[in-house]
Amino acid sequence: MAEIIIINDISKSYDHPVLHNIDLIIEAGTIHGFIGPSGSGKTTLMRLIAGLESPSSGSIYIKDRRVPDLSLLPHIGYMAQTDALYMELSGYENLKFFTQLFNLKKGTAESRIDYAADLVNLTADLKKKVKNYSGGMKRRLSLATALLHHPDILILDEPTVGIDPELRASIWTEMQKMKADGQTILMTTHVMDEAARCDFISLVKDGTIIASGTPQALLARYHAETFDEVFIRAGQGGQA
Ligand SMILES: Nc1ncnc2c1ncn2[C@@H]1O[C@H](COP(=O)(O)OP(=O)(O)OP(=O)(O)O)[C@@H](O)[C@H]1O
Repeated sequence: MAEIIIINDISKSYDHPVLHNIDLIIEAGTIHGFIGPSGSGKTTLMRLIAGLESPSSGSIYIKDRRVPDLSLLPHIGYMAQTDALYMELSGYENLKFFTQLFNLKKGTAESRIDYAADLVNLTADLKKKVKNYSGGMKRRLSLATALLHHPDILILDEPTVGIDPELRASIWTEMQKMKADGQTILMTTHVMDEAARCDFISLVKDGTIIASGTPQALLARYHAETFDEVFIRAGQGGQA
């Protein structure tokens, strides 16, 4: 497998240190989950990888280009935790706006809007103004905007929060298809159940990656049956 994202010794401080010496390699065509408690630094790491923030030290390379690099933008889809949507516009108009931002041709744009809206089960609500959407609908629309332009890399910050189990299952099915299609997916989650579905997971605690590997390898390494147990044992510095 080819390495698509290389993170070299990244640290980030705001008024206090948030990330410490993160090293990570992400292979193309995989789903990589970042799991950790609130405030552990997952969003900050996603924003650094997406090129929305600069590290205080260290470097990130995507497709052999150092982040941030404008030429990477068409290759990255980012779904923020806080929805970045136009409330006065309809769902359709929001999606249309993003297709224009990504310079999609008219025919392609319409078929991608159909695809993305269907995937997140919003087809029937596209004419409504986003200000009248529920929280879960806004999350779903945000997810749709991130994947409209078929990016090589999808960075999803808590994509399944506020989404019901049935739709969550269909989003996972679609993410598996995207992966089979060669797309690389990075996602943060608090939900330990989702960890098992990722190809690789990184456990984030206090701004460091305390353990990383396939779900099976981590369960075996920490003699654990659940990812909660893995997290607790890894956090205590426990080893097999
Ligand atoms: N722009 C910022 N300015 C100052 N501090 C920040 C900023 N962004 C994040 N932080 C701080 O960095 C730390 C990590 O926050 P971050 O949002 O990355 O955590 P998280 O793991 O994504 O949490 P959650 O799961 O709740 O989203 C927190 O202490 C937060 O207050």
